[in-house]
Amino acid sequence: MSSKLQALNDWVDQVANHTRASRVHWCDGSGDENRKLIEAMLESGDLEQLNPETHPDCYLHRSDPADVARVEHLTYVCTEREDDAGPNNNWMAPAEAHALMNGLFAGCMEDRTLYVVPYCMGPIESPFSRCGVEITDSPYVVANMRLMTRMGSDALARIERDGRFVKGLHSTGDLDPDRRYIVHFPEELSIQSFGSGYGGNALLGKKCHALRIASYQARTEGWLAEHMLIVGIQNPAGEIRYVAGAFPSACGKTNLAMLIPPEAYREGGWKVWTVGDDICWLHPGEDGRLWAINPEAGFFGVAPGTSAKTNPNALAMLDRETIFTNVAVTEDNRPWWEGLGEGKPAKDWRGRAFDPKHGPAAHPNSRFTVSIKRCPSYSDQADNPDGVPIDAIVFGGRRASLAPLVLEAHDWTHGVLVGAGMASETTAAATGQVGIVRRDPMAMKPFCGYHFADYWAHWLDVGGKLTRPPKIFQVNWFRRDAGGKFIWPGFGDNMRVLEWIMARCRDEADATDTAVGKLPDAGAINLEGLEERPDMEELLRIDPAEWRAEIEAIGKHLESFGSRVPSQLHETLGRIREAIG
Ligand SMILES: Nc1nc2c(ncn2[C@@H]2O[C@H](COP(=O)(O)OP(=O)(O)OP(=O)(O)O)[C@@H](O)[C@H]2O)c(=O)[nH]1
Ligand SMILES: O=C([O-])CC(=O)C(=O)O
Ligand SMILES: [Mn+2]
Repeated sequence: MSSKLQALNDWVDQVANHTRASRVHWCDGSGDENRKLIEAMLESGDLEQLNPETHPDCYLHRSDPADVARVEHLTYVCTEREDDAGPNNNWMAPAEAHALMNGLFAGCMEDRTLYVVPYCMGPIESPFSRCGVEITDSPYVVANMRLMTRMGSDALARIERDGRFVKGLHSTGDLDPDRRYIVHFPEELSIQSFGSGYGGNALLGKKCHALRIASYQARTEGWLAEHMLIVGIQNPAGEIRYVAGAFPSACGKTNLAMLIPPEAYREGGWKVWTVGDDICWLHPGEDGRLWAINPEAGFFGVAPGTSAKTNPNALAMLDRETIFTNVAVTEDNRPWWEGLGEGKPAKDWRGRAFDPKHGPAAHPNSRFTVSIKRCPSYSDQADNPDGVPIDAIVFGGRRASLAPLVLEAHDWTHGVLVGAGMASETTAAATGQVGIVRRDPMAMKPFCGYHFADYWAHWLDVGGKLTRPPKIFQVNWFRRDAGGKFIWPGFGDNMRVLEWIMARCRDEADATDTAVGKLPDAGAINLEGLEERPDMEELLRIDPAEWRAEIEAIGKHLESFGSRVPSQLHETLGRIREAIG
């Protein structure tokens, strides 16, 4: 054992003693190891085999019915000073949090195997990648981490080279919601999660490391860790330009990342390449541009609504080597969810005979876990250690009214204000009420590991280092008509909006300047091939009265973050307030 791994080894020993784990298994990430884990989970009932003829190597996991989404009210950022966590986070003093978690973890792995999961967030050879080790007692977490990250021997070798890693400790505990905590110690680069086996609560490489801890590190190191998809748009001339997009949970990142352009575009030579669907690490490059890597290696995607019509790329991946969580199954044991568009559910997500009286067959936050390499639109740049250069940043959310289909920020500072003021209707991705409009700055409300005001200041700083900053846009696929129907067709047709965005980035499209940003004329979005013309005037309408109220609301929202909010944001908002009259 090299001295650099000694620290890791000591930590594993100490945790194994404290949790009284009955066995310790160091994961190498191999196919053989995975097969053994799967077999054991089939035996224990943690997994069920799906139809091997239609879905080879696909499994269903049913989580505890009270453990189906991230728990934001039980998620803490534990900095020495409360102010550093900011009003956007729950805070606990580190000493108190350690005492609480030590109590919960004591003896919790008796009769369980402790898995040591070394992982690398980002391409193994990238200078921008960061490693971590998750200790967990959940084989389901191990199998998911293997798909979601570069997990195993290669990551361990890099940890040995780097000599540093984020320490993540996880136990499903007894799943008692009263003994459930997800706590982060950004100053110690460590995470402790107890009492949940679900998604962002338990796969510690994802939201806990790649967003909360990484955003904190990124601030001191001069980069950004964001809740963004990364997509490459290839035009008929064969040039590929990259877009990064922040949308709150269950608001369309995975779908935009895998978009298939409408037929007229495909025939014209447009193509879309997937680099990432959830998390993006952005670094200012020597060329004055912003460069992006996807720290993840797989998708943990929302199942409901995924169909051959809405997201054929996703559907094409999901018939092998996929773990499904909380979906329904058909009579012949194929996975099923609302919006799939074919087949019928026989058993619901809890394994009961399907009865519409019990609600939807698949849980609204049911998910699939699959390697990004299975994606038909997988970009060969996704593994590039340098990342890809970003031309446009897109902020989006669910807004039934107010927000137009697309709007371009006047400049970087205005773009940061657009991001800081973002709001969206809540979804099933977190426990709590669904459909309430809440402010979700940069789609990072649940994920920023420090004070939002400092985060906005950092965004302004990073912009100041760029000589060729991306243009910043706001989009809204979710505007509704008086009858409550979405006006914009969405999904593949979002390409029409991306085309305008790309043209703006090349100075090849006009825009009308308004107080709130630059807008396309109703005729500027290409609608060729659409069966029905959407009401473009309504989609692009700026209602001054509604916007006046919005600006007041954004002003109050900024004020709630106190004196640390950069004055440029207040000034920019003030100018918009004056211009709108
Ligand atoms: N109407 C409409 N619905 C969409 C569109 N894009 C995505 N959706 C639906 O929104 C839901 C969530 O979409 P995803 O793409 O999985 O969202 P996400 O942002 O990746 O979600 P997380 O994984 O939770 O971060 C799914 O049910 C989609 O079918 C769109 O353009 N229009
Ligand atoms: O973290 C999770 O559980 C799923 C996810 O991507 C999100 O909620 O944004
Ligand atoms: Mn997400």
